[in-house]
Amino acid sequence: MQIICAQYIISGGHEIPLIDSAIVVENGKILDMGAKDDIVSRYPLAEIIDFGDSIIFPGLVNAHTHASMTIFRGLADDLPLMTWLENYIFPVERHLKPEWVYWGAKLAIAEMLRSGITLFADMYLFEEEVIKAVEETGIRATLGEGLFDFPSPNYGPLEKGLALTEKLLKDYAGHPRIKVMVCPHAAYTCSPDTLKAAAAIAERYDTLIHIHLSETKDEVALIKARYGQTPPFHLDSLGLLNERLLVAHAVQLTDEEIELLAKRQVKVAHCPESNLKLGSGVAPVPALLEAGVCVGIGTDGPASNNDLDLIGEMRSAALIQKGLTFDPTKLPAKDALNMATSLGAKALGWPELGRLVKDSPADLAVIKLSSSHLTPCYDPLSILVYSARAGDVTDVMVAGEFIMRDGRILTFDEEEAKKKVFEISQEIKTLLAGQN
Ligand SMILES: CSC[C@H]1O[C@@H](n2cnc3c(O)ncnc32)[C@H](O)[C@@H]1O
Ligand SMILES: [Zn+2]
Repeated sequence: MQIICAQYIISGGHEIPLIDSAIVVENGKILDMGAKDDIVSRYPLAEIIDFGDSIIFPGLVNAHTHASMTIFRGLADDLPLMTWLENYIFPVERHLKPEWVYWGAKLAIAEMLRSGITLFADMYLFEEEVIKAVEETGIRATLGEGLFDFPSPNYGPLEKGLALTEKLLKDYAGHPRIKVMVCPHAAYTCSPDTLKAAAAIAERYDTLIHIHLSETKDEVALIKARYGQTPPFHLDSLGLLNERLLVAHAVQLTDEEIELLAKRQVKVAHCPESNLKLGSGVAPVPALLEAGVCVGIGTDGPASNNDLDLIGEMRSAALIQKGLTFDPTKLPAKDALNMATSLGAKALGWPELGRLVKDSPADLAVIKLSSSHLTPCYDPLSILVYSARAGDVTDVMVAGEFIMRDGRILTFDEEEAKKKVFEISQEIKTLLAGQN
């Protein structure tokens, strides 16, 4: 049993941050919490870990990424989505190897832990390698093998991708830190039959479907030209729009489509920095939240962002809405943090996560307030969303186990992951040079 305390605790379950409070952790869960003095006297045998001048907050949730794309970080920048994907990313992904995906995921997990992320949603190829990395590192994930109509370097033809998805769903059913979802890439890379087959699997296994949706104006125009409907209505006509669906981006939406997503209880992963960098636009997040849609925050892949810093992503999410609307009250810090914690957790199928309250799993992170840019602290929530950076996170706990302690990752060798990804980047450079 451990008592964990700090000057401030942002629990997510209380209106205001708690001062001089403590959390009791036992068997991976929060057994109790309250005023520090009271807790210490009631649990005299517990080990006390006092973070002092720090903020404890719920582990952050990255609601959409392609973690292993760390290996392609900076490979192609300043391009629109379709050019980026079709001319640069899809061609190099044809050469993808399992070990690239494994080491890319390990490096990504190191980076995510360093910004306080304890749960992430992942869609990629060779996803069993991401699973291996998740198992070894102690983080949580909701993930699945990416599906599209063209052959994959992993499974080949689509039918094998669907079979692999079913295998993963069976193999990881009941896993304490991994949930598997069905991941058709997008309506422009998956035919109506593929989307229907994906939905049938998700229904059969009672799990989520994750897809890119209405990311750009070009996507909307393409789907309209092909199917006579915009992407949300196209998916609705195929029976995909329901509470199982987690859509990434949702940038180019009409008011009618926002109402439709709300009515069907679709979840959204908002990826502000990737949308800005690819020039896709700004998602109508305040309108989605007002309509009652569950919206989490995602980084998207590290090749389109180009980092996995969810603290920075919360700040970007809050700032762009203010700039866009000339209204500084839009998307306040509290809403950005809710999106990056409890709403994200719900969207990824873990409604018990994202808040530090009695009986919830002990998934938390800590930032130390000693740095100049975090001084003074009038409001810990303001510090976390508007002033902090990924590097300020000192400690991370998942399911009651410390994965990062005092700035050091405990469960794996971060230096080895960096070295391996550097070697992979040399291989990729040689490969690209040979194509020119
Ligand atoms: C089928 S595995 C995932 C697939 O998605 C590609 N991808 C990465 N970022 C984006 C994005 O912003 N929109 C659409 N697709 C994206 C990734 O390269 C993989 O091929
Ligand atoms: Zn994506």
